[in-house]
Amino acid sequence: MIEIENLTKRYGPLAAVEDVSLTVERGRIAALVGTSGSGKTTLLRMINRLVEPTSGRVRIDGTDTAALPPHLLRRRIGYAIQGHGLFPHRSVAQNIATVPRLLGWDRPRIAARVDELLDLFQLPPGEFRDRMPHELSGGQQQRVGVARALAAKPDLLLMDEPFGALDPVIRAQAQADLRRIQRELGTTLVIVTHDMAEAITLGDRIAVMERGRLLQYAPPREILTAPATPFVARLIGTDERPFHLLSLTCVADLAQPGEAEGPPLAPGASLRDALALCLWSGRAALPVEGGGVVTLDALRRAAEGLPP
Ligand SMILES: Nc1ncnc2c1ncn2[C@@H]1O[C@H](COP(=O)(O)OP(=O)(O)OP(=O)(O)O)[C@@H](O)[C@H]1O
Repeated sequence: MIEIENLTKRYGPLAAVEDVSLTVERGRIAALVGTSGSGKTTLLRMINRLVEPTSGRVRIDGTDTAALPPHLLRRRIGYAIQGHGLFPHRSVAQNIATVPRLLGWDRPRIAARVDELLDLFQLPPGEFRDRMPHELSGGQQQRVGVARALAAKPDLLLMDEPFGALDPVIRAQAQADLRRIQRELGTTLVIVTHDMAEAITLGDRIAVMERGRLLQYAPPREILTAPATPFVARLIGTDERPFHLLSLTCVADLAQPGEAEGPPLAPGASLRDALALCLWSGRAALPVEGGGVVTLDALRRAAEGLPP
């Protein structure tokens, strides 16, 4: 668990982050959003002390981070940034092994961990382990960057726009991979993103920042249906709101008894996918795998934020 209390960072007269308090429960994901320069990266970097706070406190699992030497703190916390930050003259395996080596793991344990992570990220170890970063595509580099951040099984992972450079298809895959891995390992994750859809898909809670201040910190549904300020509402983009709301729920949760024509939808498909299919196929109801249907009427209610 991360507890951030009254955290402030000043650069001369400018408060890059001002009096921010928030808690991220163990195993949860907090997504930091806000316009450029609102203080997201500064807030993130104060958690692992890449930036030293001017005042305030960060506690991780009850321990005040100010009491730990920064380099030891950082070995316990995974950190992945946009553009991956891989060491260009070290192989994929050496990159991933960076923190386990610093922690003094023995060779067989490191080798096993590297292969395990490559498998997890769908990069066959035999093919990728010995490649150099420049021999990878941008998306593969980014996956290695995230694998490296996870190598020592940190309880806490900080990510700054980790998927910023990916195309939409690979990005969606990377987000799904991250969510799966995060659930499997029970990692607590704080992620900075410019992409509201990404924040909504990944975040258990979203923190909205503006000019160093935290405007709202709430679950995605609440941010969408009850934005705390006009700025929060603008940032979500009111046009997109119904689609974001639909993306939060899966088909299984809206299915009702009945029958309909056509190939069935997977129960885990989002309501957004279901709406797209209804509109594209001109149908008013779609069958769901395992029984039941989703109707256009029910989708419309869900898009307005109403209960089924
Ligand atoms: N080392 C520094 N010295 C002076 N000012 C800084 C420093 N680092 C950040 N700032 C300022 O602090 C403010 C917040 O910066 P920060 O990088 O945290 O914003 P951000 O929300 O992450 O922005 P972006 O989305 O563009 O990455 C900005 O006005 C920035 O210019």
